[in-house]
Amino acid sequence: MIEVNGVTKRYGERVAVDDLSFTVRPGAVTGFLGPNGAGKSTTMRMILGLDRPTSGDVLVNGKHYAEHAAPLREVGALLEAKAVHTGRSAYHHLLAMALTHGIPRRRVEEVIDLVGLREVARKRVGGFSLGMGQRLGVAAALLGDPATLILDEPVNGLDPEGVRWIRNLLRSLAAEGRTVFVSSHLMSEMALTADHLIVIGRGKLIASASMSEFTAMGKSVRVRARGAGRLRELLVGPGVTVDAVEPDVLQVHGLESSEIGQVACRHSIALDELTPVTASLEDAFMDMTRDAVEYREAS
Ligand SMILES: Nc1ncnc2c1ncn2[C@@H]1O[C@H](COP(=O)(O)OP(=O)(O)OP(=O)(O)O)[C@@H](O)[C@H]1O
Repeated sequence: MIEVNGVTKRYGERVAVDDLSFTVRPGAVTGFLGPNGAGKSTTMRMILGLDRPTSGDVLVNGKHYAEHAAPLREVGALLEAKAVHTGRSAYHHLLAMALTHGIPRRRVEEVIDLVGLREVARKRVGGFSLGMGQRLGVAAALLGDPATLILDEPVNGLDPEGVRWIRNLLRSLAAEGRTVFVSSHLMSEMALTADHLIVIGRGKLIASASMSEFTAMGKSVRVRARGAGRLRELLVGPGVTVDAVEPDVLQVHGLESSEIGQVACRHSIALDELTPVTASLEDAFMDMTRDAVEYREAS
């Protein structure tokens, strides 16, 4: 469990994270989404105690990261993919980590098999491809058999086979009851991996919702009617928004097409069109973060 409570992080004048609060629960993959510069990496660094909040508080499994007696056994992390420039083999890299954290040698063997690096385990890490480097990073994150995993953009630069591998791994780790928190700026990837999504923009929380709630958010009904103005007044209510998108055309969020049809019928408003529309998650994400995008192409 990760609890972020009212966290703000300033770098000089720049507010990277702005009064952010959310909870990441065990037994699920939680996607952490936002456009470039939204504050995802900064938030993850604060969870891991690598950066200190200007104000607010971050707890992992009920404590600050640094208060855990054996943090590697509580939280495993894969931060931004960087080539590990080392003359050591993958095996010795992991063994050195294990020995300094009181983790038994056999766990090194286990994680090497788990991430599929057995064949190259004795090769120098310096010669690893990006994909092999990512697998090694995941092996290091899993070394302490942690209850919580934090991964910053784990699929960056991976080929389709690597992407699928990470996806299946994250899902199986969550199914074991672990807390899995993974950042991405790609909604399409998260749609296939995550159960819950936290979306931020310019350091602020935009949404925290289950994948099915997100899918529902993208649903609307397009209605064409000559009495559109009157119909609009009849439809608007709690949880229902109605936008006039063209003369005589409404976009209704929060009602099924059958409900709209019944209202129109009761008030003798003839409908020329009644079409359920499902926006892709990608569209829903773009809509939500439109105002939070730092750099946009001039259109
Ligand atoms: N050490 C730092 N000093 C000054 N500004 C920083 C520092 N680290 C991050 N920032 C700024 O804080 C904001 C948030 O950055 P962060 O890297 O956390 O975003 P992000 O969501 O991870 O972005 P990306 O998807 O591009 O990795 C950015 O505007 C960034 O320029």
